[in-house]
Amino acid sequence: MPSRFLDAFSAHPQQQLKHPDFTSLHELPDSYAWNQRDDPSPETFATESVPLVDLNDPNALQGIGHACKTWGIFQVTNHGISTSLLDMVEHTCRSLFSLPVHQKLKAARSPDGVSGYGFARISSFFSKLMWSEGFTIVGPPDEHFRQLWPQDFSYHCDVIKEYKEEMKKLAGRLMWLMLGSLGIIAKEDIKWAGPKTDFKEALAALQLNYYPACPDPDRAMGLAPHTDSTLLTILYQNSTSGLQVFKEGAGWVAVPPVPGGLVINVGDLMHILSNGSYQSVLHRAMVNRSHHRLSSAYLFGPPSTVEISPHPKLVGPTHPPLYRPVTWNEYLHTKAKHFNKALSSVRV
Ligand SMILES: C=C1C[C@]23C[C@H]1CC[C@H]2[C@@]12CCC[C@@](C)(C(=O)O1)[C@H]2[C@@H]3C(=O)O
Ligand SMILES: O=C(O)CCC(=O)C(=O)O
Ligand SMILES: [Fe+2]
Repeated sequence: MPSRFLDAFSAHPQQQLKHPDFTSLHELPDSYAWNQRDDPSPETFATESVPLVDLNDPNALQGIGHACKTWGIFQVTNHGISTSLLDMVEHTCRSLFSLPVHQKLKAARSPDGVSGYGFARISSFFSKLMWSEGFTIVGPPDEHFRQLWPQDFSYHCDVIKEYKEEMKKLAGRLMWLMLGSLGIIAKEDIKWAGPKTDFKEALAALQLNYYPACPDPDRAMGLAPHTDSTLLTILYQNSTSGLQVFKEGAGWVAVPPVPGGLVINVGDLMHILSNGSYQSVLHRAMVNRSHHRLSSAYLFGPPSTVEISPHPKLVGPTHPPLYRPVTWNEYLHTKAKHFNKALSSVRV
């Protein structure tokens, strides 16, 4: 992984927070009690639901285009990722987060680093703590995994490496479907997709999330509302629901787990590339009183020094570019500094 990608975080070191042992908390400490009025809108019982696309369906391209324009998120089935691989990833997550706190802290994310165990990067923008633990993987997981599991780290490394390879292939396929729906179909149109149009040089981060069962779920927040700074994100969630997305006019809408399904969401860079056609979706994770929840997000983006700008095919006299060119590295810097105002700060 080129160091430039990591630079984004060294400029904005994250304050080290103390990790609790969630299992020892039988009441919600005040530091975890969120004021629900912080929400962009009160909770509503939405009648709409996030689109579901079967990737084997000949109309998948249209379905995806429509979902990206209206929702910025959809679920997919028949995506080609085997259930056994998803089960193995879930098992690795479970094994990781159930390690004793002192063991997990051996692989703690350093204040200016990106990989390792800790609170979500966005924590510093909120006065309350989130009811979750995270583990971020950028580049090979070996070093951190050796610290976590001195005996069987190589098994877990293999699982994560295979998962990242499979996710990269799926992300490439989804990129062409999303772009195709905007009329961007030729490989010359996206030069950095590489000679085999397989996005081989693309970068990605893997974020493993664990949301323990919570004694007071209505006042807690698993992961605060945010958009991803990616082109697209592929999210696997276990059978416990918790993910919600914000939709204009509908409020917060739950994204229930679909057996064997994956959640795909549009990130900020795709919003820029599509010149605003595709929405990067605001989402959050809620917690549950009796069940813990696991999720893994594959955060997919371009090579760190490639400039992303509104695609020339989508720009014209009546459609001026809405954003200036920005590299992923630069955008992550902006996000680390301005958080939810990052997108508007690159608007022309
Ligand atoms: C490549 C990425 C994308 C990051 C930063 C870096 C590594 C970890 C990602 C996340 C994962 C959790 C939500 C988020 C908002 C966070 O706090 O860390 C993401 C953030 C972003 O999408 O901006
Ligand atoms: O756990 C979830 O459902 C959401 C995770 C997420 O948004 C992220 O890791 O970026
Ligand atoms: Fe996210």
